[in-house]
Amino acid sequence: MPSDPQPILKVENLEAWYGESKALHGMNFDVREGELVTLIGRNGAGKTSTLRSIMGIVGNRTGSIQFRGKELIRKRTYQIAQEGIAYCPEERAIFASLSVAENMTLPPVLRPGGLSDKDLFEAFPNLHARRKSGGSKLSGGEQQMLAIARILRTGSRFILLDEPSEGLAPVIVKQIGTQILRLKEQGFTIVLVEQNLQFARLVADRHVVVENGQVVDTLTPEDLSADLDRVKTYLGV
Ligand SMILES: Nc1ncnc2c1ncn2[C@@H]1O[C@H](COP(=O)(O)OP(=O)(O)OP(=O)(O)O)[C@@H](O)[C@H]1O
Repeated sequence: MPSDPQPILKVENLEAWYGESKALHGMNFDVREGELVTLIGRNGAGKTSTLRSIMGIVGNRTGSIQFRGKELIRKRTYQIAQEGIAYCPEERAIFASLSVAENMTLPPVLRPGGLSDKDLFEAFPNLHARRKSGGSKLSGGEQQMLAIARILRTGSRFILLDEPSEGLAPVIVKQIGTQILRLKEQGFTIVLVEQNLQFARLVADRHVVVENGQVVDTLTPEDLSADLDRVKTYLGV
């Protein structure tokens, strides 16, 4: 468990809009240093919008997002990245015409403490084998590993991961789970959007349940195991 009980991310009354359409209706949750928190909930509940709002990439947002005591709600995306938050989007955003090595070195190193190329290739040996391959030639699993590796170079120690398991074979999901657990062991703080409960329960300290753009419950891994039916109701499965 994390040694520091103080939250490093505090989200309060967060509301967000895409044009006229309201996606978040007052999200409240926090994340402590070294914790791995999942956002779970059915499709359209507002999980991705929460990550996008933290990064400042929704149309409009109000409320409060405090990171290490600093208010982010009026900051621009590049300033939020500079504060030390990294975002790995669901669509992975790999540049198809660039090689693995080029994709990996694209984001700037923003602060000390980032993983070196050597560390990254050790952590993701598949990427080393494929380092000269174009982004368009990669499998879904390789793209996901590259999307994660790329943000670890930046030096950010707080990372937002959107459904890294989506569309991947179980054996690849397991590899990605191992890497995520390793990051946690190295002290990274992680917010993970995840629909795959088996995966989520393996890695998380806490599960925040999102429904209609609000937090409706917070579950420990024990709650999740003890009352799977309740959780399945939340997820609509
Ligand atoms: N770019 C967009 N423009 C307009 N509305 C959007 C946009 N993206 C999401 N929404 C709407 O915002 C709400 C929350 O969507 P969001 O993608 O955050 O949910 P989610 O919980 O991440 O679901 P999923 O797992 O399907 O991505 C939904 O009603 C969705 O239709």
